[in-house]
Amino acid sequence: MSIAVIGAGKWGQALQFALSRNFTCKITSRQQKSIENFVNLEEALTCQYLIFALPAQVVRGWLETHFSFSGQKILVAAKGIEQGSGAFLNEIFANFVPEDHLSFLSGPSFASEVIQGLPTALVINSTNDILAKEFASFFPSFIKTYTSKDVIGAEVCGAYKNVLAIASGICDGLRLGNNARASLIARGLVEMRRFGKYFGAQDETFLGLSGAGDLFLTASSTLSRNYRVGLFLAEGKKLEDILIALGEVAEGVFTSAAIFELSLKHTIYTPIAHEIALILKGKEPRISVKDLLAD
Ligand SMILES: NC(=O)c1ccc[n+]([C@@H]2O[C@H](COP(=O)([O-])OP(=O)(O)OC[C@H]3O[C@@H](n4cnc5c(N)ncnc54)[C@H](O)[C@@H]3O)[C@@H](O)[C@H]2O)c1
Ligand SMILES: O=P(O)(O)OC[C@H](O)CO
Repeated sequence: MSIAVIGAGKWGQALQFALSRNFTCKITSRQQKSIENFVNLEEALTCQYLIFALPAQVVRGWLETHFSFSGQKILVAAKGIEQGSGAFLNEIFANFVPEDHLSFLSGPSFASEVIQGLPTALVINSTNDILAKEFASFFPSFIKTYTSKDVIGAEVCGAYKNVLAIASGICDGLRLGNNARASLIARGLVEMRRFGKYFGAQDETFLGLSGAGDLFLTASSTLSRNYRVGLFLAEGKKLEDILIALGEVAEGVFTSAAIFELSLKHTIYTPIAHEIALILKGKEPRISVKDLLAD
């Protein structure tokens, strides 16, 4: 069995750490890094199993430039919707990989905790149940794995919760209180369910690890990059400066624009994501709060 992680950022390295408990797990990235079992891209691409831990916004370009399908089984670990096209990752990957070779990872998973071997529970989502079970079996005992066929549900949850985490960071940054944050998260869950149902997601996904699990985690911790973006926006910092200081990807910034466009196109009521998209374009957060309360 050969397995490789594509992308050696925070999440790629944490996944390689976890999968190395039971197997030799290779890793590659565009810059050479001194990590055990780091290999060049050509070698990584010969592996039977590939895990993609690249930011959602670069996935299409990366696949076009580097990837040619030769039977590899894929687990996509990114969480986001492509800005501009509004494409979900499963739609992008479908241009390059047959559906029965594709699976998607979801659930509460701060890389900084996974890389310490702290426990969590994750979901492998695939229309191919055998593939999902195969990937699920690779994870070490400190990660409990479940499988699901609700690919679009898991994708919407993983992407949408990043936008809601920005909202939650803004709420806390403005010191609106615990009641406000709980209200925001609860209404956010309703909103992301409404959005997901439009695209065919199953109800139970929103109440499980991929939905409520990952949302509660990300929207209530400074370990979340997206939540921290919200905190800094509330302090009046410029988005450009926040992202430079962060130095890592905050997918919610791009996903909020994608949700904004998709919601307008399909007439889906998404007030929180709508306000976050406007705040990221310069709207004053306190005015957004007033508008949300009045809506
Ligand atoms: N960090 C986490 O806790 C975590 C957990 C679950 C899911 N994710 C998701 O995983 C994805 C990656 O996140 P991360 O935390 O590893 O981000 P990161 O910012 O730590 O790392 C991103 C990596 O992608 C590489 N990269 C960027 N543009 C590239 C390009 N054009 N070609 C090749 N490589 C490129 C960077 O060099 C970097 O190594 C995101 O979608 C994120 O939402 C992250
Ligand atoms: O740090 P964030 O906000 O990108 O969140 C990381 C993970 O998605 C949490 O499950």
